[in-house]
Amino acid sequence: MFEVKVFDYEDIQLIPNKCLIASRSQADTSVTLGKHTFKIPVVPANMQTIIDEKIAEFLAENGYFYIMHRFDEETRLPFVRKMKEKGFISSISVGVKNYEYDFIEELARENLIPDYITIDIAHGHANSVIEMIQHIKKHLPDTFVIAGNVGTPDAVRELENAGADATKVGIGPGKVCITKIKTGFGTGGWQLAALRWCAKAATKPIIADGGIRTHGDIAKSIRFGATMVMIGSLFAGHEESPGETIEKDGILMKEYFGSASEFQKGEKKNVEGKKIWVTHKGPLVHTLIEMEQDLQSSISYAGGHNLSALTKVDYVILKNSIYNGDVI
Ligand SMILES: NC(=O)C1=CN([C@@H]2O[C@H](COP(=O)(O)OP(=O)(O)OC[C@H]3O[C@@H](n4cnc5c(N)ncnc54)[C@H](OP(=O)(O)O)[C@@H]3O)[C@@H](O)[C@H]2O)C=CC1
Ligand SMILES: Nc1nc2c(ncn2[C@@H]2O[C@H](COP(=O)(O)O)[C@@H](O)[C@H]2O)c(=O)[nH]1
Repeated sequence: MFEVKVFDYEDIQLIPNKCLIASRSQADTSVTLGKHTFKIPVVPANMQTIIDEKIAEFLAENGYFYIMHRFDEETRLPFVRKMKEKGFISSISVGVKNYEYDFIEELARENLIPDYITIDIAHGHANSVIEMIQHIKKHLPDTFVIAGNVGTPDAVRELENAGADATKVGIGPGKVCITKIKTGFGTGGWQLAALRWCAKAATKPIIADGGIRTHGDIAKSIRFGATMVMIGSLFAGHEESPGETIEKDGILMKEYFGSASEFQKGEKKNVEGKKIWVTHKGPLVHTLIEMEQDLQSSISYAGGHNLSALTKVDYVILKNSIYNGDVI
């Protein structure tokens, strides 16, 4: 049996240090990834009910990182062109199927060099991802490549060695994920411990992906080795969020579905995601501001001035609830 100390976000509390700032507004939450610096170490998930072109533009214009999803394949090239014309960063996703190789070459031919490309597949520790990293680096050497998703140090090392500039860690901890139930595999229930395990092997940034349920979990992710976190559920259900809105017992709800769900795929084949309805949350900007303020508080409790203070704080393990209660 494999032995690793397992815990998840709800099992950990960070321990405060003496405060060094006079106001939380002095705490700097910015993070640098590649050639760009962003307001907070958070990126909304590259999923169809979380981001669309309008949200991407809003995020880019206001200093937030974004990753456009890959599910409207034909719109990706014009999207990169539009973002470049507007002077915004361009950040898209690709898969690993044959036509994606042609797409990368087309971007290079058109001299449309995305600032960031994320290789977005479920089981990222695979030759298909390694070959795609190498293909992107050959044709678009200046593009920052994020590869994933993975859940082991071996996978992080292999993708980094293949040329990935960052790896994305998280197999199955997502709110609309059913991978652990359908396959028995993944980091669902011990995502924070898996992050720590992977971060020890990493020499480049890690993006922790999935399982973030509270703003405090962002600080915990940074403590355990993430440079940035990818979040779906906390960004679902906003006024601007793509997807259907319904009224249930007088309460407005919005849909949030998995990228490997029947709703995304249009068929019941290799389904590893589900759809849920989340309460309407109001404008996206309110959540972004609240996240920034909560992180500023976290930095103050860490006894520092910026995110680096979070990487050194002590912590306690409160309990050990491996199973996080997700159901199909
Ligand atoms: N982070 C997570 O925990 C998870 C995320 N997802 C999300 O769902 C979306 C769809 O993912 P994915 O199905 O990978 O994308 P695709 O449907 O684009 O599949 C990518 C390629 O990988 C193959 N493939 C997929 N899964 C496996 C596997 N377990 N073993 C071997 N080959 C595999 C597929 O072939 P074939 O279909 O023929 O097997 C296909 O050729 C993505 O956005 C992904 O991020 C999905 C599950 C888990
Ligand atoms: N196993 C699956 N994981 C999925 C699917 N669609 C997206 N995802 C992953 O979830 C996170 C978001 O997690 P959250 O806890 O913040 O809501 C996302 O970034 C993907 O990595 C899916 O269908 N199945």
